Amino acid sequence: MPKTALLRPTSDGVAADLMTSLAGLLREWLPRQRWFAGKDRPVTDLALLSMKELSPGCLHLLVYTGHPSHAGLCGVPAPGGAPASGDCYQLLLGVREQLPPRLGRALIGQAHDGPLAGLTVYDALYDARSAQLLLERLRHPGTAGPLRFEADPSVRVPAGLAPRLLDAEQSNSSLVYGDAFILKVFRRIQPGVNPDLEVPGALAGQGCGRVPAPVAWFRTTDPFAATLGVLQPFLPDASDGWTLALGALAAGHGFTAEARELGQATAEVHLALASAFPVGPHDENARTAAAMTERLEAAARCVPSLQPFVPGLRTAFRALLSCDVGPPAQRVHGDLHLGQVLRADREWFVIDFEGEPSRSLSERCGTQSPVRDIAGMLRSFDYAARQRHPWRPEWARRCREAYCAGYAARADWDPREKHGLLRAYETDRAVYEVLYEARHRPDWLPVPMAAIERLAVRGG
Ligand SMILES: Nc1ncnc2c1ncn2[C@@H]1O[C@H](COP(=O)(O)OP(=O)(O)O)[C@@H](O)[C@H]1O
Ligand SMILES: O=P(O)(O)O[C@H]1O[C@H](CO)[C@@H](O[C@H]2O[C@H](CO)[C@@H](O)[C@H](O)[C@H]2O)[C@H](O)[C@H]1O
Repeated sequence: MPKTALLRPTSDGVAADLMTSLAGLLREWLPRQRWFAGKDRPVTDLALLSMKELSPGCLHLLVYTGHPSHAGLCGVPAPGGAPASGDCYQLLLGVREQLPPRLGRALIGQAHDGPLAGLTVYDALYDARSAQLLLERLRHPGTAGPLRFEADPSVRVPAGLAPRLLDAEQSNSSLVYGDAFILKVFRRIQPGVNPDLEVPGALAGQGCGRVPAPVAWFRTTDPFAATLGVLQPFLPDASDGWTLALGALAAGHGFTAEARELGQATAEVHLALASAFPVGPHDENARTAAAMTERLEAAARCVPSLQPFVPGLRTAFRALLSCDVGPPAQRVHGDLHLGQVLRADREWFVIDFEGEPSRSLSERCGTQSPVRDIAGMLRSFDYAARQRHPWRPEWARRCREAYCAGYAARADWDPREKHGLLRAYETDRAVYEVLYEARHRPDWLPVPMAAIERLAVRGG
């Protein structure tokens, strides 16, 4: 019997045993993963939340990571009833006697203790065998321990599609199958239905063609109900907006026609979202300003270079108090930027409805002002323009104008007439970006910091 077949979690003892093999390896490996949210704090606590052996040597795990004295980013309860202070991650681990060279990049390490002692542990999403196994499970809906594989019965997914793991800088991990489908495997797991399954499904129900619709998905029931992955059609000839914008900048071209169409596409998605989900009342500006100020102060505690700008930014938020109310709150994308839009056949498509990864699921699934998305995209034109030296403020200004004009042409309001609201939301987004870059890509920090300086000192 292969050694890995002994790993069934028949008791807490087996689970504890498995962590004897894995804890040291994961403590080293997790913080090096782009999708790991707790990079700025040491992992002090690691526990197994659930485990299912999908096939010999291929383990599906949910692990708990705890950090010292911090409230958890998503409030996953610590095992054993300790106060919430950590996160839950989904891992697909492979275990082999020896790792073939083609899987070198997937290496997590060699276990020295516990039931896996002497075996090599690796990220099984790199392994075509495990990736094919996942697709087969999705093609034949059913149950595997706490895992539930489900599918839209009207879509046929052929067998034998060759998998490849996307190399993109991502918050999750994605497998592309035969350039026909893409499976997003969520990494940080929160209780509830992931909006990246819920929203595209609901938009497809509205006949909105701007968003690839889910064709299959999998979820868990243990230790809580949560979505784990979503399969969608893959747009093989698509380029993302970020790549296209940088291409235009490098060639000295404008991007206004594309930006205008992107504004129209955004408005169409907002209209479809407003039909598919309940629309809230207008957000009260005073509450919005208070929430934004709170986020600013929290970010400045983590990123000291923000501190000198706090008084100026507070003023931007206070200005909201004298603004007219904005459009009604509704479900929005929540993290809209040029990397979240794909262009294929001269049309824009919108992907990744998860929202800003560091917000709680309940916040991301609530209603918010659509101005949040518009501000996200306006910031993205600025990010792109800052990739050139000398930077190209005029290029960004023209894109921003065209984007808002396109939005206004489809929606029943014009973002350009909501200057104070836009400025506050752009500032809030730039504060988020400072925190995001400080945690994930410190080299990029000057990009949002330049906007912070402009918004705080020169007033937008
Ligand atoms: N339906 C799709 N068709 C083609 N490419 C896609 C599709 N969905 C995602 N991608 C590619 O995968 C990348 C990551 O997808 P995304 O949903 O943004 O993942 P994450 O949440 O991990 O950042 C995108 O930037 C895009 O290049
Ligand atoms: O796409 P994700 O859901 O992973 O979003 C996160 O990462 C983005 C970077 O990959 C980050 O976006 C920031 O950088 C982009 C350029 O790489 C730029 O286009 C965006 O405007 C800027 O916000 C995003 O904030 C983060 O949530």
